[in-house]
Amino acid sequence: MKTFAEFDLEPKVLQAITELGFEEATPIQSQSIPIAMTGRDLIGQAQTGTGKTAAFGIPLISKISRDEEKIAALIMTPTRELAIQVAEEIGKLTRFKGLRSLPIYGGQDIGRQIRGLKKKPQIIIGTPGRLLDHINRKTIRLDDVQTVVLDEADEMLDMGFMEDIQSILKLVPEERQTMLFSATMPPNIQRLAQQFLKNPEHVSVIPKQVSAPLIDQAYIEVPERQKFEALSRLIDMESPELAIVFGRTKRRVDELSEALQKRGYSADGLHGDLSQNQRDAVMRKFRDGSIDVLVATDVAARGLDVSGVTHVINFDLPQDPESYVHRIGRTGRAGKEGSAWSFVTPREIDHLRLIERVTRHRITRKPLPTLAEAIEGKQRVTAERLMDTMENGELNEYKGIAIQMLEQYDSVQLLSAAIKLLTGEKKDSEIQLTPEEPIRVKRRGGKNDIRSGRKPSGYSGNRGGYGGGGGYRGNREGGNREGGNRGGYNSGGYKGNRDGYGSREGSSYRGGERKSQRPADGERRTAKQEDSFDI
Ligand SMILES: Nc1ncnc2c1ncn2[C@@H]1O[C@H](COP(=O)(O)OP(=O)(O)OP(=O)(O)O)[C@@H](O)[C@H]1O
Ligand SMILES: [Mg+2]
Repeated sequence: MKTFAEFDLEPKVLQAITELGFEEATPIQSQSIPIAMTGRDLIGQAQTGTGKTAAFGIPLISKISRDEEKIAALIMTPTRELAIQVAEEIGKLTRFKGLRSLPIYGGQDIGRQIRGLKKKPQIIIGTPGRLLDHINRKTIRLDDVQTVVLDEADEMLDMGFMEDIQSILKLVPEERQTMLFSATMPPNIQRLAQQFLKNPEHVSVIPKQVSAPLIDQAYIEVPERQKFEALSRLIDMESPELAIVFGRTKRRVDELSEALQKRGYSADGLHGDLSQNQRDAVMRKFRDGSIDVLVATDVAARGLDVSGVTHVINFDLPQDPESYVHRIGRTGRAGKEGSAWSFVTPREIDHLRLIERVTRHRITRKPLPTLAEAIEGKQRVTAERLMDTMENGELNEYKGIAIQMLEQYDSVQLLSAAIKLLTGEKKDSEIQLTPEEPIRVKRRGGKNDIRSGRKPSGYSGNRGGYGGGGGYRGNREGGNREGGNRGGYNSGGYKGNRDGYGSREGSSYRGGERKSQRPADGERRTAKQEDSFDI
């Protein structure tokens, strides 16, 4: 492990790193920072929660002078929440150096952004759609940009931002440094890298398994209609500090967060149809702990870093294995432990096996929590609250009545009654969720084909795939996007049609449609997608 002092950083940057509490550099930081400081292009891959933001942030800010009045660095992220979060981290890193950075994302008042731009920020962190709006309005000029970072580049491509990214990159001077970072590196990224990076150095810190080792992974087999009961029992049993529950669709998220609230949990929902103000408010509440369950679509799957997230629950399995890795990576961050639970309907077991194969990690089967376990969990939390109050509370005012009652009643009876009262009766309101169709693996070819995919052409070695051993070498884009198989792990084995998974929409994703509609920034694109898998 290296300390940051070994990187030849200027004192003001070092001071900011110390202030953030970073003592040692994480492996991706140790490897990337020295290379990035030389100005070379870089492709960085490391597990979720291992400090990729600072891995590109530190070299990026080191290159910029405080007196610079033009935009010198551009960071692109797939979602608005991520733009805000990365901007905050960059803000902390530049605290003492005094650089100016600004997040630019859809949904926020453009006038406000224009006012921010007038202050001549040197670093812009934005989502592609809104960035392009500013470029077209000439409120952002990229003529002096020296560093470009694509964070979660694969997700940006999946969201259909390829053309926007291309348009933006064409406006940045060729003489620049380009860095691309992600936890997963599906092959479509290689195409983008070939097009826009110059002789990039690959830095990958990927152990045998793709997901972070500090995450305990389990699944519960449960029929669709029992999922909600399973969720409330699981939350009771585990009593998470903070939990993120992922649902497949926006409707699902709305229904789930409402149902959880009805049952007395402090939960709220996050998805792409909410106004930006609503999204910001929900994230704020989750970050400060005034809600402890965040129900979200995949809009929250990538990059989000909220400390104290102890549990990720996949109420619905994600469409693809990469998404699984990113979702569960919202816990087990920065050296902390976390648990990930997935609900799997009997018809989705094959899909779970696919996730296991691709991530090279066995997911342990656990039984549905029993009512007794749920009750026990709630009682444990109540007991902990009682002890906390005992240790920290000003209790003198209560002692008189306590002594009186103890003289009259048995102490065990009395305390039991207090615990019962504090635990609270569960409000057993009838909950009806609209059922979701199971996700199914569509197979073509032999059953082991996932391991025998062909190498993406023009790319040597298996660096871009998962892990080092060539297990997953699917061509995610399927090489056949126009034909409609957008998400095919096109290595012969698994040809999932991401948009449709068969019955829902068929293979309806066509290039033409995509071109005709520019998306709302930070959202998924086509009208068809809006109906179902839009996040
Ligand atoms: N060297 C370090 N020491 C301690 N904590 C660190 C260090 N570097 C980063 N962190 C903290 O670790 C957390 C995760 O970092 P970050 O969000 O950059 O991870 P990531 O690798 O980008 O994850 P993801 O793949 O989910 O985007 C952050 O809270 C960050 O402040
Ligand atoms: Mg990140």
